Amino acid sequence: MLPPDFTPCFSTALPAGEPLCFAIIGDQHLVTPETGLPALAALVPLGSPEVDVLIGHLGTTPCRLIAWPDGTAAPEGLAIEGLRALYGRLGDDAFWISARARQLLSWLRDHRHCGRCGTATTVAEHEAAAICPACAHRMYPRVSPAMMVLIRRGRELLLARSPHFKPGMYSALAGFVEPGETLEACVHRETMEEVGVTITNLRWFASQSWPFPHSLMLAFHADYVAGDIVPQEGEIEDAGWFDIDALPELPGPASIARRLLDDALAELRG
Ligand SMILES: NC(=O)C1=CN([C@@H]2O[C@H](COP(=O)(O)OP(=O)(O)OC[C@H]3O[C@@H](n4cnc5c(N)ncnc54)[C@H](O)[C@@H]3O)[C@@H](O)[C@H]2O)C=CC1
Ligand SMILES: [Mg+2]
Ligand SMILES: [Zn+2]
Repeated sequence: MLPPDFTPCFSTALPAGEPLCFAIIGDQHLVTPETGLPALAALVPLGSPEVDVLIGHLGTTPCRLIAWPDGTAAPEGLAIEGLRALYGRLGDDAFWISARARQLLSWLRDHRHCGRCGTATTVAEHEAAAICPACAHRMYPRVSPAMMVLIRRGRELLLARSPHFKPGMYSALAGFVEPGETLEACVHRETMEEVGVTITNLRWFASQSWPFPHSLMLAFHADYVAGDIVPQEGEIEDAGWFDIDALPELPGPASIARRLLDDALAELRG
């Protein structure tokens, strides 16, 4: 998560002084060979950026999102890396601020024109809002709530794999909240849709921002009630009950899925 001493903001007015640079080409992050953040001077060879905005302060140090379009050549001395691959290597603070940078960048790129009238938008000076100069429509960053639920039955956990997971990996169930729906109703609905079982005793665990591209994961524990597992065609490639001592490959430590699983395992193993 974002560090406790990070204060988010959004401004096109750039402060003087050396910032922390969250530099992105296309959707790849620019880092030093030692996997650190690049200095502002190291970005000069890239020329004028597509986006350069203040996205917060870490303590009193300004944090800037600076981006160039896909295909721009990385300057000598810097490497380009996918965000997922940087987890555990960039340091937690820089990783989660990079995730914020990435999410804001996708939003800016996806709101270059007004969704109501098609006019090219401008960006507000002091808040994250794309504004239509013709009809005054304001477009804020999108955050999509998505539930996650880890269902248990005695010593067993219900784990599933979506077709886009890497081979062999299983996780808890997840799904997006529908307009008009409560979070609790979403947990029950998605569970029924994806595996066909009923559950009870939802217990709140924790939330996590997930910037691929703009999910807010809201995670629960739950207990199994009834039904045989029927994987939803197209969405769930395989699902099953796994004894806590015979688990398949699980998601990596960056994900709330893993934290949720570890929490259940700690409890069940006493
Ligand atoms: N941080 C973590 O530990 C984990 C995060 N996730 C994330 O959870 C999210 C939801 O999980 P899924 O099982 O993929 O969702 P899902 O079960 O609702 O189904 C995915 C489908 O929902 C539709 N969809 C895509 N974006 C949407 C949106 N913003 N609102 C409504 N529907 C949308 C698409 O048709 C997509 O194929 C994904 O973004 C995924 O990356 C999933 C597992 C672990
Ligand atoms: Mg799902
Ligand atoms: Zn408009």
